Amino acid sequence: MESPNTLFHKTKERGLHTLIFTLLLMVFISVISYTPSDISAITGGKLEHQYSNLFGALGARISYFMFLSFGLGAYPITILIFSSAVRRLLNLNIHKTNWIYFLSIIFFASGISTCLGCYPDFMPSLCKSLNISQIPGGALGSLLANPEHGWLYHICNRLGCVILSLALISYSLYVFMSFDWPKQHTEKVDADDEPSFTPNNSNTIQDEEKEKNTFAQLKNTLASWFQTKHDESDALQEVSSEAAPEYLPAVSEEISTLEKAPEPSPRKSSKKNKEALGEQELPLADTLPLEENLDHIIEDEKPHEIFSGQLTEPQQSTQTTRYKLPSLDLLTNGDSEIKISPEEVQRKKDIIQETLEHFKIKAHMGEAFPGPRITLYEIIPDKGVRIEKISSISNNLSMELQAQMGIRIITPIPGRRSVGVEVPNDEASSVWLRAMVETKDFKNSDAMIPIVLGKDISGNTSVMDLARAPHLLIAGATGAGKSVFMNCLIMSLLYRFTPDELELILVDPKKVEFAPYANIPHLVCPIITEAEQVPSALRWASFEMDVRYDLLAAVGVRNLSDFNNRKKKPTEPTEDKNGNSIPEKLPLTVIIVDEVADLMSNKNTRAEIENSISRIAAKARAVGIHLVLATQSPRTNVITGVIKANFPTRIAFQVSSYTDSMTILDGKGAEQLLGRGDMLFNPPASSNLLRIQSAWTPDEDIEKVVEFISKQQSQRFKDIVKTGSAEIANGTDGEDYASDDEQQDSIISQAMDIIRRDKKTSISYLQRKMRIGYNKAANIIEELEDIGFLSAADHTGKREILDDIYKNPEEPS
Ligand SMILES: Nc1ncnc2c1ncn2[C@@H]1O[C@H](COP(=O)(O)OP(=O)(O)OP(=O)(O)O)[C@@H](O)[C@H]1O
Repeated sequence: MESPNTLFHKTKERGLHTLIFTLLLMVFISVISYTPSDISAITGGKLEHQYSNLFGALGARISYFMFLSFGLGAYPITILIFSSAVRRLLNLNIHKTNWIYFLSIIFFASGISTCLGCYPDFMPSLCKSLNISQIPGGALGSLLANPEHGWLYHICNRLGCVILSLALISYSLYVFMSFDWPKQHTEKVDADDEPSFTPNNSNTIQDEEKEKNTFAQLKNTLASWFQTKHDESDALQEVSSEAAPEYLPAVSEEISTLEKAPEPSPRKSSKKNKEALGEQELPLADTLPLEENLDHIIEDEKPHEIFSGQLTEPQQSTQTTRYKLPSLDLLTNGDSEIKISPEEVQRKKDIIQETLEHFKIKAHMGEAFPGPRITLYEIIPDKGVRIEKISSISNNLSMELQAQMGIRIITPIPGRRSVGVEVPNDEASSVWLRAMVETKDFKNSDAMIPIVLGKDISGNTSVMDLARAPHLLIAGATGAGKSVFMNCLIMSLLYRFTPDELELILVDPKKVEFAPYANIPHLVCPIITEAEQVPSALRWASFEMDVRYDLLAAVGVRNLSDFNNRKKKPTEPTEDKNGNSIPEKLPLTVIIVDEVADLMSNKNTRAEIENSISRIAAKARAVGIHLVLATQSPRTNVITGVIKANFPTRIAFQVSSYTDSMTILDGKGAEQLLGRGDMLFNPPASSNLLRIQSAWTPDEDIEKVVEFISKQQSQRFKDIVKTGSAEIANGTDGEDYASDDEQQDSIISQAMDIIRRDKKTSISYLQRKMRIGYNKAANIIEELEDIGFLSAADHTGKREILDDIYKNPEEPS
């Protein structure tokens, strides 16, 4: 159901387009029905003239203006403008046109007129019959390129003029024909159907299809027009015995070049692959309208085998065709005004000033920066005053300001010659997620993975780039606001990325925090709630990381963004060194763990989880895998040195003690926070802590967004989670390479079977096929070398299968 506002915008836009179309139709008909005899009536001021133009006096004037300005160029210019108007009208998805579009019309007109202006004797009889003799390029062409007085002609001669004008014509035709409305040059106005901001990759294939159709229509229109024009000119040629107009073939050539443009290759069917890869496709609810189409679409996908038989690669699917990012209308539009009065600010300034005077600290009050819950008051100390004196009276300031918590002294405020005192406001205001997502800071953020944090101390929107973080550690006491923040983090992702662009793994030992997201199609696997399932999920992430590195290496790029933005060269291999086919794009993967302490307290899983986390954290940034860990127990046995070293970006909510603050932030401050979303953010590569009030969105909003998203696409889980308990119980999980001889033998023979069958000898291939850790796979390969089944690695790292010795017993000798 469209909102009245959207309906109004749509109606307005369509009305405007119809008006433009009508005007252009009038120009078109006026030019086509141009009659030279009408000119004398116009120029001679005859009142009683029977106009031959189909639009009478108005049409005669319009066409006169067009021929006067552009000469013979009036025909192609009018046709081009008109056909683009038809195209716009046919394209019911209304987009705003921008200046590039209009600029290209000007370029086209200038190009045609300049080209014709170089040849004042071009088709004299036609020009004469049109009453524009001597100026085939019209006033514009004459001004620019007339051999006697054209200024461009004087600069670069006829050849220069012709080359320049052909360049202008080609460029403008290119813009017209391949104009990619939603992607580059326009902004969608249909806020109800589309999100009100356009994310990088959110242009859907549906749009592309539509554009292609419209493109074809325009192309046909233009082609048939040129054909007609060509016939007309042939006829004229016969009548006037003049040479054929030179510009027409040139433009026709443009058209035929465009016609010959290669069609995108059809996608291969993936049904077989899907079965082979053991994907689980969960049924959609009966009510879903898109189900049938989606099934059809899924068949058209091209899969890539990125992770063993059980796992699939991210979909390059036409599923995106149907996928729409959620609209902002789904979020509550709450009041985010900062509620602090000038009187309150002045009163608090006075209290701070009096306290300073009482302690004989020479300083005066500067500006105040009001935030949603805290206001920063600036104290400017006199020369020679030790600023530590100000921090030493923080308790007195708290007392005088009657603030139980929340006073924090910043000595000095970075970049200013002053000390800051953060004081809670009498009345707190909420920071609604919608208000944040609507801001330019988020909409226009050039961050690769923008995450809404909230409002900072000055009331500005704070957005972080998870890609730069590249991993995030969150800590805070119970009830301090971690879950609310993580909801905003997940919502930021859902508002920005389609399921093809983003994979999510959610770990929720408490079983309730992430439950609302259980149906989103971005999930790689069902929400993980058992600690025992986490090692295998992390192991998958670790494999995925290695596989992605190989894929990146195969195409010679250094990170995920380069990989996804690469221009495919004809020489690009189709497979990486392990035989994995190279996909067009790879998705981002974000792993969010709600309570890491629960995982670390499980002695069976702790070691592997810590190893995997540190491995992923250390290496996964470049391949687009990001970790977000949260804990309500910021103790050193949970946030270990290894984890801390790999998580430079941290967020602290209120904690219960100074020690906890030290553990999470390596500094004090978090124990002074107010709770309920009051946080300190430690940005990557910075020691300045930023105080931010976290954004907030009610559960109903999350439900609405999840419902909207999950109705569009079914979940397609990968088999990454093993219960793992059996494996763990007998001590064979992770890198704990087996001690048991029997088991060892069976693993070795399994590995030999795989190698024999697939003729692949790399560690990562074995790792993927056997779903084991890297070290374990490396150990097996070494053992196979020791027993003479494999040769030693050559200089490229390849090994031979020395199968003579180890013949497969089933194979005939
Ligand atoms: N940004 C915020 N704005 C307004 N209120 C908030 C905000 N963050 C948290 N709150 C309030 O604090 C309550 C507790 O927040 P939340 O559930 O996020 O805490 P938590 O740190 O996850 O606690 P636990 O670790 O026990 O799950 C929320 O129900 C909400 O009322």
